[in-house]
Amino acid sequence: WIYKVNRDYCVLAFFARRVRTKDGKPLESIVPITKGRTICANSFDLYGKDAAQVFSHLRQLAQTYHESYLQYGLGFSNYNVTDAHNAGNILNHPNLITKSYIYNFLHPFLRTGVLTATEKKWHTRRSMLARTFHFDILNQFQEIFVAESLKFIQHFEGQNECVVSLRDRITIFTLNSICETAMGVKLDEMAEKGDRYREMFHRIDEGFTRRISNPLYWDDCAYNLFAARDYASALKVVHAFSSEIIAKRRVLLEEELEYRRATQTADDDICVARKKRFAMLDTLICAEKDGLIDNIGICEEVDTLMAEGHDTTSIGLVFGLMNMSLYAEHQELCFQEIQEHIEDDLSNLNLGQLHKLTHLTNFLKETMRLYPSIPIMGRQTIEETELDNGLILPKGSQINLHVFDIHRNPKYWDSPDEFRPERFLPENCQKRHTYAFIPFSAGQRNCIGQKYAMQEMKTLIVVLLKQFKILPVIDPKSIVFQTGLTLRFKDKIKVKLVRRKCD
Ligand code: HEM
Repeated sequence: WIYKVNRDYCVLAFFARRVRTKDGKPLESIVPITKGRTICANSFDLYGKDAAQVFSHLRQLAQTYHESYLQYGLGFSNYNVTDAHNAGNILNHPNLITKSYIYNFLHPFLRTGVLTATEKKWHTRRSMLARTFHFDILNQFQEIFVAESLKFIQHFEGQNECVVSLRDRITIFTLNSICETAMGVKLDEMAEKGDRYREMFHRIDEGFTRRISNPLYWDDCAYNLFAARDYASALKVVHAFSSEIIAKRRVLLEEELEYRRATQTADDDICVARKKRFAMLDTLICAEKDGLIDNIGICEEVDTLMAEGHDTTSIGLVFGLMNMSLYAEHQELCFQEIQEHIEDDLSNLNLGQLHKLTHLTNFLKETMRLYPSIPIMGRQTIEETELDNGLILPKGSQINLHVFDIHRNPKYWDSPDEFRPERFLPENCQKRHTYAFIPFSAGQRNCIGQKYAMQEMKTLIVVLLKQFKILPVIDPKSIVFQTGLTLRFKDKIKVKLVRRKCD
């Protein structure tokens, strides 16, 4: 049982199938293998660590090895990718579509929606949802983003300056936006339930991290027996919230279809011929009528879109506004550009105008480079898989793509910790590796909502900058990051807003 993996270290890795190399070269000539804390190899490396310690442990490994590295757990190998070349190879590999084992920990929350599903189910759901992110549909969402952004700044009405704790306020904005755009339901009269959803979402996230760091909970039986009950009430709240949204939309859609039936021509297909705003949830409800999805399937996708669609953009905006406060010269460039292309009356704001804001685009890209909302993604092999660096991963190998480390890898980024939006000017991108910047992932399973996300983040910033200057409150060096479903941080991130007309 004792297996020698390198000269100075032996592991007891039961049943772990070994990674091999294509031409029989020593494994360590391609990839370094990390030492584990116990004889169970790396299985217990994270045991007892809290979310912040898990985050810094992963960063330390990246800094120690300066390249992708291999670990062994009880029964599986774990390939950790911190370089763009291997990331590109994995994201585009036709056999690496299945998400890694840890995504199973999301099943009690999201079941197998498009984010966690695999094979045929993933394919069907992905194509069903992808068409709802069409340019025309996104353009119709613009007025909602503007209205929600105006609601966001209304909160500061009557104040010439104020200090804002960003995360809570912004998450209200992003949750309202996803519910109204994708689901076609305004949260106004459900605001309290929305607050409770956000609170419970956070709790589920804590449970996810607790499970990652304790291999005793990797098995469903042990987890269900000893830990699941701590999160049962949180799951009940989030599922009740999404079910209520679905029920509300069913009623609204029926009323709308009733109206259309009264006005349509004889052979129009009602679900296809709708010309007005097209909520994504409507697509799913219409697909249900065609027998392509059932109610559980709709719940899976609504839970997935709500989770993915509000938390990620919220993090992007928190760090975007923090960076606006820290880099006054870039804030000014963004403001000037906004004034040049976008009139103060925002009722006609459209995607074409947002597209002209190139400095703001680069600013947001640089923000997502340093603070990617999803700092780690995972895949697993469903059969023996050869990578183009010569590694042969056995079936069941886990692959972690450390986006956070790729985005700060000095191989691709000069002074990686410095904030420099000009890195994304076309002339500066040409020589950079395509997969050195992957905040929205890449390949077949890339982010379905990336255009939506950029549109939403830009709209809030446009509305905010037109009325306020943003000044710094915190020192970014004091931020303590935590591992979670998305990029987490311990303390509140605050900025100061100063109304422009008071200058
Ligand atoms: C700044 C905002 C966002 C970032 C950085 C982001 C990033 C990502 C990343 C990295 C993935 C791949 C995840 C993985 O492989 O584990 C992903 C997948 C996904 N994202 Fe986003 N996302 C954002 C916003 C959104 C929004 C607004 C929506 C929906 C409205 C959305 C919907 C999805 C869905 C459904 C998937 C799963 C796609 C699949 O597996 O086929 N995302 N996103």
